[in-house]
Amino acid sequence: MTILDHIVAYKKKEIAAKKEAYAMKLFESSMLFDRPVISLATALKNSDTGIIAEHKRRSPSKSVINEKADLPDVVSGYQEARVSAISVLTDTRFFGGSIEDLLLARSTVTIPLLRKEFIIDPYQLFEARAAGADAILLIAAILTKEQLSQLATVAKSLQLEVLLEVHNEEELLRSPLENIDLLGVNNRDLKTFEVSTDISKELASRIPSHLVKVSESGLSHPETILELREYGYNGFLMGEHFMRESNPGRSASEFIKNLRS
Ligand SMILES: O=C(O)c1ccccc1NCC(=O)[C@H](O)[C@H](O)COP(=O)(O)O
Repeated sequence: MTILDHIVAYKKKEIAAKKEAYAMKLFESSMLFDRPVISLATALKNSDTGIIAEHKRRSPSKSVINEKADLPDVVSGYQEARVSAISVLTDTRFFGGSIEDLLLARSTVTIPLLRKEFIIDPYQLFEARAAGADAILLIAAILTKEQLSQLATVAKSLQLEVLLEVHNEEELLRSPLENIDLLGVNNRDLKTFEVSTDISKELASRIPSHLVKVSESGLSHPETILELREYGYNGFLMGEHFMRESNPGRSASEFIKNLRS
C-alpha cells in the first residue's frame, strides 16, 4: 500500500464519521456560504510572483516541519509578504491540520485561500465553502474520471475554483478538464516522495492554454521559479521552504524580494 492508499482509506472513515456527527448543520449555519469567492486564477495571472504559500505543520515525507508556528501569525505574515494566495492543509492525521485552520485563516487574511485536502467526497466541498475556501484541490492520482467530473461540477456549483493536480502524462490525458480552472503539476511523486521539477517542464506544453499552470512542491530557489515561468507557469506552491523557518512570513518576504531583484 502506498501513502496515498493509506490516506484515502483513512479519509473515507473520517468523512463517514463527520457526516454522522454534523449532518448538514454546519453548512446551513455558515455565513461564509454567502461570501463572494476571490479568484485564485485571477490572483495568479495578475501577480508578478505567483507564490501560493502553504501552511503545513508536518507531512508523510518530512515528518514534523513546524508544529510551533501560530497559524494567524503565519498567514498574516504571508499576506504581508505579498504572496498571491495561501494554501491551508486541512488533513489532521497525516499533516496535522484541520478545517478549523481554514476558518481561522479566513478570519485573518483577505487573499485567496486554497483548501489543500484529499478530496474524495462532495461533503468536503461543502465543508470547504462553509469554512471560507476560494479554491479546492482535486488529485488525479486518487480519483477516477467519473469522480473527477462529479467533484469538479459540484465545486463549480458552489463557486469554488478547481485546481486539478497531476504528476504524469497519463493522469493529465485521462482527466476530464471541464470545470477545471487551474492545472497543477506536482513535482513530488506521491508514491515514492522523489522530487524533480523536470516533470513540470515536461508537461508544460501538454497543458491546455486556457488553464492557469501551477508548479507544486520542492520549490526553494528564486531561479527555479524564474525558469518555470519561461515554461508558462503562473503559480508556484511552496510549503516546506517557508514553514521550516521560525518566521515563515519573513522567509516568504525575503524569497519574494530575491525573486524581484
Ligand atoms: O508533502 C508530502 O509529504 C505529501 C505526501 C503525500 C501526499 C501529499 C504530500 N504533500 C502535499 C503537497 O502537495 C505539498 O504540501 C505542497 O505541494 C507543498 O510542497 P513543499 O513545498 O515541498 O512543502
